[in-house]
Amino acid sequence: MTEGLDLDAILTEIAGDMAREEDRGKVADYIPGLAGVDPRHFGIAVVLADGTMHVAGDADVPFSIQSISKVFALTIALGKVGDQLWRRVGHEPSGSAFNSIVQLEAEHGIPRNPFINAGAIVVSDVILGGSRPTEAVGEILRFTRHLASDEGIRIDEDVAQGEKETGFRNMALANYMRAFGNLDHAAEDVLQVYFHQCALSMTCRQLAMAGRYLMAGGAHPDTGHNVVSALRARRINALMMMCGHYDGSGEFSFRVGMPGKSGVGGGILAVVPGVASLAVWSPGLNDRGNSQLGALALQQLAVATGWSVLNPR
Ligand SMILES: NC(=O)CC[C@H](N)C(=O)O
Repeated sequence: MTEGLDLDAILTEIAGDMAREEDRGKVADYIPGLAGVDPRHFGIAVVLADGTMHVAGDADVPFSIQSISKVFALTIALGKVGDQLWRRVGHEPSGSAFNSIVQLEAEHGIPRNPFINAGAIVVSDVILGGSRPTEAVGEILRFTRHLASDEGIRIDEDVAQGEKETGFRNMALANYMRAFGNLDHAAEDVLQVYFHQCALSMTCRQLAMAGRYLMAGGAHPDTGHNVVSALRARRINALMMMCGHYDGSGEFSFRVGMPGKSGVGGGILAVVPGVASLAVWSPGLNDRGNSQLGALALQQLAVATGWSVLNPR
């Protein structure tokens, strides 16, 4: 899948094309720490199964990974409670916005999947598991550093604080689920964990590195040990494919054909199992809260490389 490809040339061309795009979407402004990010940024990083890294554009500029952290948090929670998790959160696409509350009443406080906010808040509750919020945040940070083999990854406290001050909807989701008995801890404590995981600040290079276990059947390429089983990695990829872009998941699949997870910071993590782990960043979002140029760049990459889980190998 990679022989004969000049990936550096492909990525440079994509970065050049994206720099010329005028319709860049709109930077998320409902989180104070994100509103001021320059929409002209564009970065892309691709790490291959053999460990080689290819980058273009602002691949070394840190950005707020926001909901991409839901992939890593889900991985931790599955490690803690295994398939019991699926009693508290579903694995179906929602077809609604990432922060929607509408399904929760009809579905008795059980969120559709772990990648919408309600589902991720349940996942945070599982990770909290009786410890203090700061301990749970530390666990998520250490885990993410371990995945990327990079101790330089940080949490942006200003972004976390800004979300706390403006996160009324997330507070509503948490309290609503608590009323259904689907939250074990106080909403404030669970959201402290959730807001801090969303405030993880990473570069495209670090994010692509962190996604390697999903490319490698659950194994950590640097240690050879399994982060998760091959079956669990496949299921996380399935969830990314079906639910990773909220009500834009069908569109992303249609255009790109890779499991992918977006965040309102403008990042996307995408995986081609056995082939590559990819990260792209462009802060402007489309009307569903997904990176506008991020998806376009991945679409261009999928055409240039033939990479898609939906193509014959
Ligand atoms: N889609 C996202 O990235 C949303 C995450 C953001 N922290 C929120 O809760 O609203």
